[in-house]
Amino acid sequence: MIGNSIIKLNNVDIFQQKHLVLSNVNLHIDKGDFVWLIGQTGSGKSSLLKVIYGDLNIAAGTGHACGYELSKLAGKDVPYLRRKLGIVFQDFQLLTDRSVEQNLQFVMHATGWTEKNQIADRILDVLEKVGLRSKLKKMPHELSGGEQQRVVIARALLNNPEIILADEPTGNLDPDTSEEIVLLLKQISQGGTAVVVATHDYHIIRTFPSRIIKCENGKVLEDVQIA
Ligand SMILES: Nc1ncnc2c1ncn2[C@@H]1O[C@H](COP(=O)(O)OP(=O)(O)OP(=O)(O)O)[C@@H](O)[C@H]1O
Repeated sequence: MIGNSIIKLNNVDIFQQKHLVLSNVNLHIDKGDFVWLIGQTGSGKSSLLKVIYGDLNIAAGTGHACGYELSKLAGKDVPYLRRKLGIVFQDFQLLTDRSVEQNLQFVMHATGWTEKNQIADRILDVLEKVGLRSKLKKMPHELSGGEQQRVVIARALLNNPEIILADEPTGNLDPDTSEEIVLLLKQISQGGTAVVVATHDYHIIRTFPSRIIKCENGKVLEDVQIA
């Protein structure tokens, strides 16, 4: 982290193969910010998130994410960058053949935790944060969609990230459950972890007004208003 700055992009160009998806991107996200990310399908939201989590290199410009210089990011740095980021994406779902506890243990072992008591304590800690301490031994199919999404958020919190990136985290949930999940993400941001939520759901944005950034016509617009 540089001061309170978690993400800073200066005049960044983002390509997918030879296609310039977003040009001259300027973006800053600070500690504890809650930011909505909107834009039509194909406008570049996922590409922007990929740059932040080190899955796509920047072609021009400069920037940093969680203390890593993105223009100099090497393959070996990516796992360390990822530990500072919590990712809540549709395609990072729970392992269906393992309990809640085993799902969380799996990530902890993969990210270097070895001490049994510390692992057990941290798991209870993150489950407490998402209100699911009693579901430790449950299998994913024994949980509702909203509860599964809470476990995914708990998993994202394990390594105490500086920022959570959530791509359509309410896409499969009913309106009430969606509001609960956004409320939880808001609480997390109030605790100091920045949160970015990509969504097409303008209703939920209106319910929880916050800063909005938008991908449109190859640009990232900061501080957008919606009707
Ligand atoms: N791996 C890839 N190779 C080539 N082009 C890609 C790749 N991934 C995305 N693109 C292209 O880059 C552009 C931006 O895609 P991106 O997935 O970032 O949009 P998005 O705003 O996240 O869309 P959605 O809302 O559908 O998730 C699109 O034109 C897409 O076709």
